Amino acid sequence: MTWEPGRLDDQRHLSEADPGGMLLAVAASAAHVRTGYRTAVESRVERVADQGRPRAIAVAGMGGSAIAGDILAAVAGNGAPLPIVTLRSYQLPGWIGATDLVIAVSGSGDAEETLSVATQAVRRGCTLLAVGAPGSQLEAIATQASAVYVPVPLGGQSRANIWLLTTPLIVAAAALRLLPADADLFERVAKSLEDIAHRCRPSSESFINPGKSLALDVAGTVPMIWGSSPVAAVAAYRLACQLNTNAKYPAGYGELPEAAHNQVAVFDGPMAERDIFADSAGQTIRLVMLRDVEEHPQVTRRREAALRMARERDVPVSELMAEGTHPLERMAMLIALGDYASTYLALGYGIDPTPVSAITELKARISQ
Ligand SMILES: O=P(O)(O)OC[C@H]1O[C@@H](O)[C@@H](O)[C@@H](O)[C@@H]1O
Repeated sequence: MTWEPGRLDDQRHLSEADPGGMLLAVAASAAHVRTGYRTAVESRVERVADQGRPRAIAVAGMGGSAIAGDILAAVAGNGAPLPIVTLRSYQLPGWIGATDLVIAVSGSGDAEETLSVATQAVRRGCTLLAVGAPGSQLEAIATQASAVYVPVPLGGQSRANIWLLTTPLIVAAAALRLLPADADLFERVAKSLEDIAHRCRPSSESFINPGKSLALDVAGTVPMIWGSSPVAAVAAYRLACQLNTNAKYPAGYGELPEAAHNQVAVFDGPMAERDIFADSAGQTIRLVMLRDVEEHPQVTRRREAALRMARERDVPVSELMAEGTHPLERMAMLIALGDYASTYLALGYGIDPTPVSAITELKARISQ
């Protein structure tokens, strides 16, 4: 697998190397927000508020489905009057009971960890909301329990349908009055996703295409992706996961202020050392900073100081700034840029972004 930057502006290569249509799936994000909103309203998601507000919300899911829980928590924000946690495991924690809302999210509707947690939630008498493919095992569990089910029409893998899976959770949170979110907001988010899809379209060349530019920055480095707010940190984690799954590429992720207490030390380590005698620059880390308008003032100072320190040490830096008034708009924008960058990185290496054969192999090994 060799990195060939010219591939990013070769239209034939971009379509031939992407038979699963990952670029098309990313471009469909705006449509996914609109469909996700419509499906949530048609499924009468607001019924989760019938019993009043729960004591806590736990979102169960794995991989490209679980990130919906992280997005919900970050968008609801620090002022949320109840805890919102994401569960990525087989077991429902002991503290969750009948006064809590469990939201099970599974694109396929068949992830065994998520089914296990949903079943335990029903047994414990929790309110259950489930989101996933129509006709799935998850739908059967929800229907049996008379729980609200949102059947989202997924094309392809969960990670390529993030907004179909996430939008119903935001609609539910708005019904619980945890955040302001109405049809206008979802339309604004969809419009901003359309704008990014236009700027990052395959025919837009690398020097003006922010998705291709970030792929060019990351290629050949191990990116350390930091977010400077809870919203930006979720986008940073998503980018790391998308680099893993789309480009089969390693990535580290961190959130300020925490990253300033550990990962910053890497600036002085062997992976950051410039060796002028080596064939390549001899430097393999890159700091990718995802910025948000809503930063704690001390985090702003830490971010600025960390960026200065990186530059003083010749550690390459990429910065992306979120735009938008509502945190959902800023989240969507950062995620879309990262989705494009990870897909273009795959295509620049000549890797098909869609299949994840190592994940499939691991699942097959444990099913024997
Ligand atoms: O998203 P569901 O279908 O619940 O599956 C959970 C996760 O399983 C993993 O092995 C991957 O395939 C992820 O992309 C997926 O999101």
